[in-house]
Amino acid sequence: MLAINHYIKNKYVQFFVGCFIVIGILHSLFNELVEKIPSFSPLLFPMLTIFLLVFHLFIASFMAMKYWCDRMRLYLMAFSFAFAGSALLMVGTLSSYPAWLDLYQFDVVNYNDAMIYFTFRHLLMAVLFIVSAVLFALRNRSLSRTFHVAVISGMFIFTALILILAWLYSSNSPLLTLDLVDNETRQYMLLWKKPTNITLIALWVISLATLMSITRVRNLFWIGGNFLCICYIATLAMLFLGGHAEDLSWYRARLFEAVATLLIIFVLLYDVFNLYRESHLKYQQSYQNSIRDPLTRLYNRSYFYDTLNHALRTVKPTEPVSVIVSDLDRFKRINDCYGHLQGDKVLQFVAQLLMDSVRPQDVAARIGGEEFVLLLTHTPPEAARQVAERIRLKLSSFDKASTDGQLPEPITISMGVFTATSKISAEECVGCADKAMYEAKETGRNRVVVFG
Ligand SMILES: Nc1nc2c(ncn2[C@@H]2O[C@H](COP(=O)(O)OP(=O)(O)OP(=O)(O)O)[C@@H](O)[C@H]2O)c(=O)[nH]1
Repeated sequence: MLAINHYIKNKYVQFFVGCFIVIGILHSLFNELVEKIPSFSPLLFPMLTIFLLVFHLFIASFMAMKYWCDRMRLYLMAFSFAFAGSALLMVGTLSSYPAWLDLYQFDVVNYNDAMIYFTFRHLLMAVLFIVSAVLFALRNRSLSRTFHVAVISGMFIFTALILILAWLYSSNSPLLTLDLVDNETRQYMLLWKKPTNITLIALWVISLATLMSITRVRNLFWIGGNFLCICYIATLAMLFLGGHAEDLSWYRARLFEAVATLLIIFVLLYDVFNLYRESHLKYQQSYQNSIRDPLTRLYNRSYFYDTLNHALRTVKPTEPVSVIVSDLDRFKRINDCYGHLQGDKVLQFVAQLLMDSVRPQDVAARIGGEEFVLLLTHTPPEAARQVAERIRLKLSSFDKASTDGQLPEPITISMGVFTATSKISAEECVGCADKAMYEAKETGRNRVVVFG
């Protein structure tokens, strides 16, 4: 328990030190930039807002899709609403900057409206971040469908309410008013400077504390979420200290938010990469399982016949295809004397020997109980006979001691070789090699017979 607490404490310390360093670097980079470019283009702020808007929409859709996959991780929907709501409120922010649309209205900016949308955006996101942390704590409980629907509906209503309120308070509606910035002097009003700003900072601190205590910065995803909280706290603190609505702090705020958002996007892309890798791996595994024999891991009968059929399509005298059918001699005796498990070990040993004795482009398969087959492309009869002979001799050279008991006694194999040089069916091809193998059995076993 103590060790776990120590580990978590260490993680928290590492996280805060990391954030401090990253924010410090961004801060100095921004200062460098300000020195080089003393006044920013009036288009820059709305452009950065558009970037953020698109990023937030992307995150919102991704989280919703991820939730939709298994409909288990309800906390993803809280993030989805937070980012979707944020993106929509940024549309409001953009409408306060007609400069980016209208070539002749560079100076027309409704700072108060921009501030209203900004305030409601932070309110919405901080609250939904807290909700997501709480839902994350419930992730292992079996929550009913009704609960999911109720929570999602609740979050939808909350998001819609914030959007409507922001719109009503903005200059778009005469119904409600909220004075946060004086549009003439561009000075923050007392309401923003003190209660609103402090409330938002406090909300983000609660959000960060909840997120950290519940998720314990366990992975990159939550590191991204917590880092975003810290960026927002730093942003609001800077705005608290800054004086003018068009102060450089706003550009710094956008930079912080853009970096934190990019981190979350990177986490999501990494997630997709991992998912792709895992599913590819699983596909590979299940594909291999479908073409291989479970006991020996050699190819199975159907894969062998498919490959042979394919190889026989292009067979000609200059490109012959050889098939070697092999059958262990008196294998029944091994099973009877040493048991089936030992018999299986013998089969695995022989399979490995066959696999090691052919080229990578050849196919070694198990097509029956103790019957194996090799498919050798571009191999004339003599070369195939030599391969079979080499395997036969190698197998007969092993005994119990040299195989660490995998062979309980020396074992031999009978092999039949057939080489196709013109069009022939796969069944006929194996039939001919089989006949040669039976001839080897009948003439004393432990030998190689070439068909014909
Ligand atoms: N341990 C084990 N034995 C198997 C497996 N599949 C088939 N067998 C056994 O393999 C033996 C095959 O025996 P037979 O076909 O009669 O031939 P044999 O004893 O090898 O004799 P010859 O082929 O005439 O030399 C049978 O006893 C089967 O039970 C398996 O997956 N594992």
